[in-house]
Amino acid sequence: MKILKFGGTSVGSVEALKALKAVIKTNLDQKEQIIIVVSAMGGVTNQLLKMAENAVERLDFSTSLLELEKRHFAVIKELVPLQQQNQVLTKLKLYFQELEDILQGISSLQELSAKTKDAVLSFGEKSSAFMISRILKTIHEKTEFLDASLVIKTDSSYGNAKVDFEQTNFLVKDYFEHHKEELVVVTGFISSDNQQKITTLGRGGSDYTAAILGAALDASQIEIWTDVNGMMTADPRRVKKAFSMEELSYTEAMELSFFGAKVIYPPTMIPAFLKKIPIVIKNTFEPDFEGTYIKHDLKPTQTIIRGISSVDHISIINIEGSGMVGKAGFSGRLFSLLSREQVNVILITQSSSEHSITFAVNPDDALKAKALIELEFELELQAGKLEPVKIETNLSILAIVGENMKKTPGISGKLFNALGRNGVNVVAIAQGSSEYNISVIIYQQDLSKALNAVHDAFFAELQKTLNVFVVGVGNIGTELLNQINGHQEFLAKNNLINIKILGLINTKKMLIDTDGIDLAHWKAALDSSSAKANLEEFVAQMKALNLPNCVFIDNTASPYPSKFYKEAFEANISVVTCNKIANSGAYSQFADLKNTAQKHGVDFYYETNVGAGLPIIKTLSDLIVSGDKIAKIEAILSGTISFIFNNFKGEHNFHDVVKQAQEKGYTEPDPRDDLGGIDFMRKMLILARNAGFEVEASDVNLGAILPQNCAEAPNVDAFYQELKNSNAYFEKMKKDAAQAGKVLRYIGKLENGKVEISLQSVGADHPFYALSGSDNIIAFTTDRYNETQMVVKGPGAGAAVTAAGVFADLVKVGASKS
Ligand SMILES: NC(=O)C1=CN([C@@H]2O[C@H](COP(=O)(O)OP(=O)(O)OC[C@H]3O[C@@H](n4cnc5c(N)ncnc54)[C@H](O)[C@@H]3O)[C@@H](O)[C@H]2O)C=CC1
Ligand SMILES: N[C@@H](CC=O)C(=O)O
Ligand code: NA
Repeated sequence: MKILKFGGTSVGSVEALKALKAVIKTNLDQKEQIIIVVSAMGGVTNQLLKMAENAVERLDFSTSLLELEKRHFAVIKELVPLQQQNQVLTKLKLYFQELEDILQGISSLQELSAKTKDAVLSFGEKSSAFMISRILKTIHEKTEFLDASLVIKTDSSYGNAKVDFEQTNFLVKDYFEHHKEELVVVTGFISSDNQQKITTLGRGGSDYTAAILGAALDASQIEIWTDVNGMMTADPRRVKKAFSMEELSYTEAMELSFFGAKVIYPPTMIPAFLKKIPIVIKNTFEPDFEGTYIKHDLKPTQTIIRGISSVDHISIINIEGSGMVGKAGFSGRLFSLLSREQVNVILITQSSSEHSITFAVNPDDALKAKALIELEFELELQAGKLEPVKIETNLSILAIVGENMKKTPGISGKLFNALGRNGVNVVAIAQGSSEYNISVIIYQQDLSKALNAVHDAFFAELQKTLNVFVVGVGNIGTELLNQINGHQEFLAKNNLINIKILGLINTKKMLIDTDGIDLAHWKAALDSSSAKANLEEFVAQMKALNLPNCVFIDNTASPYPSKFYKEAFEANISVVTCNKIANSGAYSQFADLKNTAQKHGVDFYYETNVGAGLPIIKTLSDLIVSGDKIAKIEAILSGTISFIFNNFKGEHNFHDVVKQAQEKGYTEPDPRDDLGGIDFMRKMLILARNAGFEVEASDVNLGAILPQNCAEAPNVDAFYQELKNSNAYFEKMKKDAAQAGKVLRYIGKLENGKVEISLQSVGADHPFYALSGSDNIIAFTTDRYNETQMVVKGPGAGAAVTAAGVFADLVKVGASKS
């Protein structure tokens, strides 16, 4: 036999009741006996309470009463067959008349006791259960209505009565012994005391009714039918990736619902728990969903935590002062005061110095709690032994929950890492000694970000989302977006990474879409965006969204975006850039950016600053972190110049080869940066700095390739013209080298912290002689690589290899940390 309990939303409308009916029909077909427990129609309990409160104030309650009646009658007219409608309407009319009499009484006496309140509230369940029993007659003729106050007996603590299990179990068994054939619809929430007065079962009352019946009757299962797919791993309104838990232990359900998860109220499930009756949370509106099982003997799980619960709004109260230190009774006095005055304390932390206690309460209770404390501890406050009581508002609680956490080290590290690297400030921390729950108090504005970051960190089998903002969609930027688009599926499947491009900007337009920009059509979307480019605004919006795992990518050659890197780090946003400007400006700027990123626990990746996609920065960094010392670096770091010298042969003239390099996407947006050596110099500076040397651009000895007229050309067109004009100069260069059996190479060297770049003719004996295409080559001489150098070689320019390097950097963001 099974108990099926339907909550307020599952009985709250015609649509809901149709769905309920379908569920019952399916169950009846399975032939196992079922008992149905129902709550009042959604919202009715609160409405009844309000009516009673109005009555005591002699305010109007009749309008509300009429509404209540209408709401039930509308359902009856829709779902009960015409011939039977009268009987149901009459019964409900009687209920509402009785209710009206009670409300009148409250109004005349201007008195509302807990006892009367329970009587008022009982009409919600009585009306809905009776009505539903008659609706179900259409699918099962023998359907009965049971007012649970006839079988569930309690003491007289109105509002939160204690069950007398001996009497109750007897009465329940007896009743159902005589109603084996019937489909019984039972009122949830209500019960009665020994004077036959109505009592109620407190918070989670209808769940409790189901558990009491289930335990008394040894049910095979208790099903809680609601309007969501069971218990979720986090609040689904805030975490899109939250998913339904298949199963969880009783303790976990308890911890999860202690905060937040309002799906059930497990303390009321104790009778069922003691008898090891599984509790299943099901969705009335999605009956095919398997349900979340709360039970003993769980399958082993892959994840350390079961879920994350949260409370959106809390306030904390902080008490500190010398008066508390070593005073054994202090917290006892404080918390019994609060409990006596019905202030619900959600969480407590105390510093080990005993100098302060912080506790969380509902914001509505904060002022009351403060006033109570001020009264109780008046003397201590006056004597200065306690500091003035402080309230902090606009806070939330986030708690990770799971039995597997017990005795597993590293969990809080993971939690705080996820919070820290996303810039979530933790105001207070509490861990129950049970180790099933670690709770943190954070600012409300960070809650969504924190929940998503923590969810990503713990549910590693889920995808991690990188929230990306891209500046610059030219040669490299366009290729990058195309590569991401083509590789999304692979990354999702193999690396569990989901790259979401939320913002794009070039010099003309910008586009921000929090749902993610469709990469198949990004260009059209950006071109048709109504927002004119405004990088400051773009960055401001990126920051305001306060997203976890957020990345700012700079694919421009402009100095402007680099002005925002620091701001991004300070907002816990990582930066990936192929733009060399930030790292090759003043050394102090380079150092400041690196420090700021480190301080905020975010990443700053710029592998493509040197040798495009070739692993050069990474290789250098690996050498340094493992304790090696760089003695010398010799390198060819201009793909453009390599290409030029490798193709400036035979009939080809210099001007045309440079044009070709530009067309192939090897050059900087302004090719004068390549031919003038500035691009090479930037790369050498970045290399030297990453090798640990404090070098400035003015320290670099930069040899020229170009004759003066070309070097001084005022713009790109003039530059190309000057290349033509200087044809003879370049032809001579070519001829001289060829005659000597040599090739031209533009070579950089870092030795003893000194950087020089020079144009050289090298012979076949030189290791850089045999270079082809746009290849770069970097030879590291170090303490460990001294007889033979470590060499990295390959194409060092071009959109495909550069974008791939940026892409790889992007995928690396956060990889080592969460
Ligand atoms: N071509 C290559 O092989 C390699 C290039 N790089 C670097 O890649 C970067 C980009 O190069 P390309 O794609 O060739 O340049 P590009 O000129 O084709 O594209 C630059 C993009 O940035 C946008 N942009 C420029 N200034 C902007 C601003 N202030 N605000 C917003 N958007 C702005 C432009 O509208 C354009 O979309 C450069 O820094 C370059 O040094 C790095 C390694 C290799
Ligand atoms: N223009 C650069 C591209 C890489 O930074 C080059 O030619 O090497
Ligand atoms: Na590189």
